[in-house]
Amino acid sequence: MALLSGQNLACVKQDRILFENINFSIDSSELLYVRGQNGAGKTSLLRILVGLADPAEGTIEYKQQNIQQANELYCQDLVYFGHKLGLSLNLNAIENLRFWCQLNQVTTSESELYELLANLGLVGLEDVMVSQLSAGQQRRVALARLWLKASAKLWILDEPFTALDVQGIALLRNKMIQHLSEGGAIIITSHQTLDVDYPTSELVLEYRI
Ligand SMILES: Nc1ncnc2c1ncn2[C@@H]1O[C@H](COP(=O)(O)OP(=O)(O)OP(=O)(O)O)[C@@H](O)[C@H]1O
Repeated sequence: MALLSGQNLACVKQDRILFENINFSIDSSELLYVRGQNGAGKTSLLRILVGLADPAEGTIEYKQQNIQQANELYCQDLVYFGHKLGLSLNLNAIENLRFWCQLNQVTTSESELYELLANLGLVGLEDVMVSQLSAGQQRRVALARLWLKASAKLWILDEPFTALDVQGIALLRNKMIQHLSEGGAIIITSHQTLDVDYPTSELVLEYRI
């Protein structure tokens, strides 16, 4: 049984058909790499897949149920990492993660949050307002959600490597492989080569005028 599938998906922006007749399916332990040049519609597709936008045509099913109907289960099982990091700039890293855990019913202790931030290379920055962190540090804070929501079966990641340094990229790649080997699924876009030692399916969006 597919975890997530899309049938006959189409997206139109400003009278331009970005894509149409897109079909895909992803199961547990599978990695789907959405590729395409700037403006091809990768972000638009991912936003449709997580329910932030409606497709012009087509349906998306999570565990064979339309994502609107499966909404509660789908939200429980999903982590979406988009262009916007979803961090409050006036809160520090710990406060942001605590707030996110509360919203997502993730139980964690204060010491676990400190330990996680240490593993993400953010020792000493836990109490600094996010607005004062570098771009890569901010992204590391946002990526902590992948470590926190252990129950998430599906990750949808839009350009997650952006602004990360070599160590940050390695951390994320290793975490992705761990997630896949534990039965998780990942849909990802990236302009960098994925370079993860794991079988990968591709969905290529052609840029259309
Ligand atoms: N809210 C919007 N209103 C109108 N047009 C939009 C909107 N969002 C995106 N577009 C257009 O849709 C097209 C695809 O954008 P999208 O962000 O999905 O591309 P992408 O493949 O993710 O690009 P990139 O690789 O640059 O991130 C672009 O031409 C963009 O101008």
